[in-house]
Amino acid sequence: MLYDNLGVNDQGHLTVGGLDTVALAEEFGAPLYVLDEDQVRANCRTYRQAMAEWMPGGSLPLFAGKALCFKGLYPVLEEEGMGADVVSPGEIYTALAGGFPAEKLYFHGNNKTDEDIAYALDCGVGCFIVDNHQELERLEQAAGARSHRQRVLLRVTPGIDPHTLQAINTGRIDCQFGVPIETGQAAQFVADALSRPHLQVEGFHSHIGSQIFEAAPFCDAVDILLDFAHAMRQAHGFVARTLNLGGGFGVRYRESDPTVDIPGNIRALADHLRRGCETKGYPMPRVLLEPGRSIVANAGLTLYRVGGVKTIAGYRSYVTVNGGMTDNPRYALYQAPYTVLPASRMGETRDFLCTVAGRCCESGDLIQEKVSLPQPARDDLLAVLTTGAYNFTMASNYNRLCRPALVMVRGGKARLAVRRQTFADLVACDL
Ligand SMILES: Cc1ncc(COP(=O)(O)O)c(C=O)c1O
Ligand SMILES: N[C@@H](CCCC[NH3+])C(=O)O
Repeated sequence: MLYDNLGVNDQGHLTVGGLDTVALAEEFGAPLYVLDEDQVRANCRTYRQAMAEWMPGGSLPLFAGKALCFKGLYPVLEEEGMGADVVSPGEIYTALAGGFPAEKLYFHGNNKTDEDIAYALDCGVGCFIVDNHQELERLEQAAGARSHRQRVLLRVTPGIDPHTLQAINTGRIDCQFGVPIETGQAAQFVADALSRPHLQVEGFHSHIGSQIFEAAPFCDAVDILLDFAHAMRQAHGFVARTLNLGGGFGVRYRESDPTVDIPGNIRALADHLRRGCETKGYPMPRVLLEPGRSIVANAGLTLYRVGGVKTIAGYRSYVTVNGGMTDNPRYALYQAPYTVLPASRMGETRDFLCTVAGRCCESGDLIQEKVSLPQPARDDLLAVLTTGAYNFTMASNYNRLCRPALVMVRGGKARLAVRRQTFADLVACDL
C-alpha cells in the first residue's frame, strides 16, 4: 500500500486511519474528501522537529493554505506549532475564523489590492511577503495611515528551474511572481523597500516550484540568495534576519515515485546554508519554509461511486464516477498521476484496464488513465489516493455540481469538517 495509514479489513474494504471507507461513504455520502488528521499532525511534526534540530532558533514551517484551507484545519496547525502562508483575504479570514493567531500569518500574493492590504493590516497579519514595487508603495501608505510599522519579506526570483512541471514552476525569472535577481531589478526593489519608514524589512523570500524531491534545487536557490544578501549588505548595510525558501517538497502519488526524505533534505539545506554563511561571514538567518502539498496530500483521499462502465470497441473502457474535475481538476490541468483503488473490492484481482472519468460535460474530465480494477459495477466505491492537497482548494461548481463534504479522521473516529454543498448553496449568491 502507498501509505502506512491505509489497510484492508476482513470485508475486503479499504481502511484509512483504521476506518472502513465503505462505511464512511455510507455515512457521509460520496464523493467524499477524507482527511487523516493524525497524518497531517505527523507531517507537521516532521517539519517542526527537523527544523528545530537543524536550523537556527525562530525557524518555522508555514503551512501553505493554497494546498488546503478550511476552518477546522487551523486549530490543528496551531496545536502543531505551525505558522501559515495565506494568499488572499479569504484565506486570512478562514485562518482567523479557525482561531489561528494573526501574527503567525504570512501574507502572499502578486496582486494584493488596496482592500486586501487594508484588511490584512487591520487583522494584524504578522508579515507581508511583498511581491513588487507597487505593493511596497501602497503598503507603506496604508501602514503609515495606521501609524504602524509592518514586517515584510521581499519576494525575489532566483532563476532556478527545479525541473518540475512548467505549470507549477515559479522560481524561474520569466514569471509573474516576485522580482528577478539576475536582471538587477531585485537590488532596486530592496533599495526601495529600505527607504520606506513604515516597513520593517526582515529578509527575502523565494519559491522555486512544487513537487521537488531533493534538497539540491533549494541549495542552488540558497547560493543565489546568499550572494544577493551579501551584495545588499555591502550596498546598504542591510542584514537579512530571515530567509523564506518557499514550498515545494514533493509527495508520492504512485508507488513508482521516489520517497522523499524531508528531515534529510532539511538537514542538507541547513548544512548548506550554514557553510554558505560561514564562507561569506554572513550571520546565519532563521529559515522559513512553506510546505503545502507535503503536509496534507498523503493525508487525503477521495471516495467516489462508480456510475457505469462503457467499453468503446477497439479503443478503451471508461469507468465513470460521481465526481471528477469539479472536485479534482489536477488531471485535466497537469495530467497529474494518481493511484486509484477499488475501495469496496480490495481483495479481488485487478485485471480490468480502464480510464476513470468524471461526470462533467467535458471530454478532458478524467481522473486517471490506465487504471487496473476488478471488472467494475455500478455502486462500487473507488478511492483516489493523495488528494489532500490542491483538490478541495481547486474545486469548482462547474455544471452546478455540489462540492463534496470533507471528513476528518482522528484516533479511529470520523467527524464532518465541511458539509456537502446543497442546491440552496448553489443559488445562494444569485439575485
Ligand atoms: C509561494 C508559495 N509557497 C508555498 C507553496 C506551496 O508549495 P507546495 O504545496 O509544493 O509545498 C507554493 C506553491 O507552489 C507557493 O507558490
Ligand atoms: N496547484 C498546483 C501547484 C501550484 C502550487 C502553487 N504555487 C498543483 O496542484 O500541483
